[in-house]
Amino acid sequence: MATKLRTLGPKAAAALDEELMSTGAFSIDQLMELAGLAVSQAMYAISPPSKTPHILVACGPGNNGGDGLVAARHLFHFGYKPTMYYPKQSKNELYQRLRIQLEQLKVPFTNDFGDAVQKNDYIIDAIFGFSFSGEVREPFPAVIKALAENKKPVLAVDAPSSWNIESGPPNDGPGKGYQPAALISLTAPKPLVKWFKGRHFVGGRFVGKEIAEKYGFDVPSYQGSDQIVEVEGLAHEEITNFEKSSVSGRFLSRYMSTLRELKVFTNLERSTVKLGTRLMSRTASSQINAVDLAGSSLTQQPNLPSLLTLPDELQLMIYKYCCPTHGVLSLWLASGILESELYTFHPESISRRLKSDLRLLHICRRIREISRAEFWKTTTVIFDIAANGAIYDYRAAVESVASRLPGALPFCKTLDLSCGRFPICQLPYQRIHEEYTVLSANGWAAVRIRCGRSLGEMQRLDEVAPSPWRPLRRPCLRCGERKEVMMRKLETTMLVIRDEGISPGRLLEVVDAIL
Ligand SMILES: NC(=O)C1=CN([C@@H]2O[C@H](COP(=O)(O)OP(=O)(O)OC[C@H]3O[C@@H](n4cnc5c(N)ncnc54)[C@H](O)[C@@H]3O)[C@@H](O)[C@H]2O)[C@@H](O)CC1
Ligand SMILES: [K+]
Repeated sequence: MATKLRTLGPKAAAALDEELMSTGAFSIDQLMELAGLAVSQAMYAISPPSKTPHILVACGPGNNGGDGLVAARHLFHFGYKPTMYYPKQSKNELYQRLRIQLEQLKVPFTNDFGDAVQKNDYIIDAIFGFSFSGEVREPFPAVIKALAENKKPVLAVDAPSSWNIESGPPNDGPGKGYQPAALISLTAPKPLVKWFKGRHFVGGRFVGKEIAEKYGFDVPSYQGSDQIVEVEGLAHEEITNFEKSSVSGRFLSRYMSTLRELKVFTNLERSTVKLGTRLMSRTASSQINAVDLAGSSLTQQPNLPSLLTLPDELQLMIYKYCCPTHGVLSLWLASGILESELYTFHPESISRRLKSDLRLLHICRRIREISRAEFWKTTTVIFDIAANGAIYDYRAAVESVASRLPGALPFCKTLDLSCGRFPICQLPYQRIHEEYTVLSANGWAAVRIRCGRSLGEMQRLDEVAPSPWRPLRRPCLRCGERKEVMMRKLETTMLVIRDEGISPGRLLEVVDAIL
């Protein structure tokens, strides 16, 4: 679904619930059953039990928690093994019955949230919904903090718990930085979805158009017998449109003539970021934590790299473009080539085990259109550029690292390095192909050097140990003074799926087929 759905504020949402239960003649049990069923269907759509059997369902004291209790029962019958965390149990008879239903199915309840996070594959956040307000009170701060900081993917019910329903993610407190992989909005999205970056579903296939009109929200078009529909994230048709429009001559001439490239670019960038986020939420259980999508032109001109990592990894959330000029941008639009890489990237973790999924590799190879899917060894040179605001030409440092790497492809003579949207140093690329990709983030710059041969399956690096930080003294391009910049090196294994001509839509299909 490409259209943006209207949202429903907390007061309107509460009033709607009231109306459904009075004029609408629904009982709370019914509404909760429908909500919980929708949550369980969203979970299934994201990751079936064959992939992520163990689901931790965290339930809060209110109806949001009730949705979690219902969802767990459905998940059990779908073949998952749910575990419940329900620290503040309500005396209300409805919740008691929902709990007894789970106990009769021998669904375990735990008090140790941290331990349960470790033991489960996916977490459902049914702690607070649209009635949450103010600061998070006990016993939930530690739980919210664990949700924000843990490495397991989370599906949030109606709202990421601790987010303000109107104004989104908190600036501080335990929920700071909390960005779940997926969200299911019940009945209608709440205003906070504006800040949400993951896969987004809506559930609530029981409200008529009339009531939706009265409350000013949209009923999305549900398919088949589904209780849920995926919205806003890049749905397939949207990607296909994006792909079509980015290659069509008519599109090009239209935008060329009106010089609206920058706006178009922003849209493409947003789409790419959404695609990346979605890819990550689908690959979460295979421990691939980064996606790098790069469009390059037919003539190997500078491209549009976009690297995303899961928010728990250094908060590296990057979308960078190194082609701010009209000409280069148009070239990219004309080409429609997309390189895509899924890989593991753990810059800060020492000796962390990486399990790049071999199965992923094998399946990729079986898919005819993918001509190359292989492991590559990469070395990333990371600069801490936040420290003194200096602007450097990093080439020499990167070249010296590259010259000592066995099998590194001939290092090209020029590189582009930028921090976020701000160019640090910009030099023309000679070739974009193979040798390196430049990545950047707030306060960090990373130059990735890919080695010249792909690794055999058994040679993949399972341990990642970044070198210690080392100071470099380099003249600042801005003031000419020699200033210190910290540098370190990191070797990783990268799973590269690459094919000239693979479109974002096709890529998603491939990922679907794999997972
Ligand atoms: N329209 C729908 O589709 C339906 C939605 N339902 C669910 O009901 C939710 C709303 O339920 P409720 O109104 O019961 O409220 P919530 O479940 O959103 O949360 C309220 C509970 O959290 C506590 N709380 C609020 N702020 C807190 C804070 N800062 N620290 C600690 N505790 C806090 C409150 O004391 C209360 O117990 C929705 O978000 C949705 O998940 C369904 O169950 C019913 C139908
Ligand atoms: K929630």
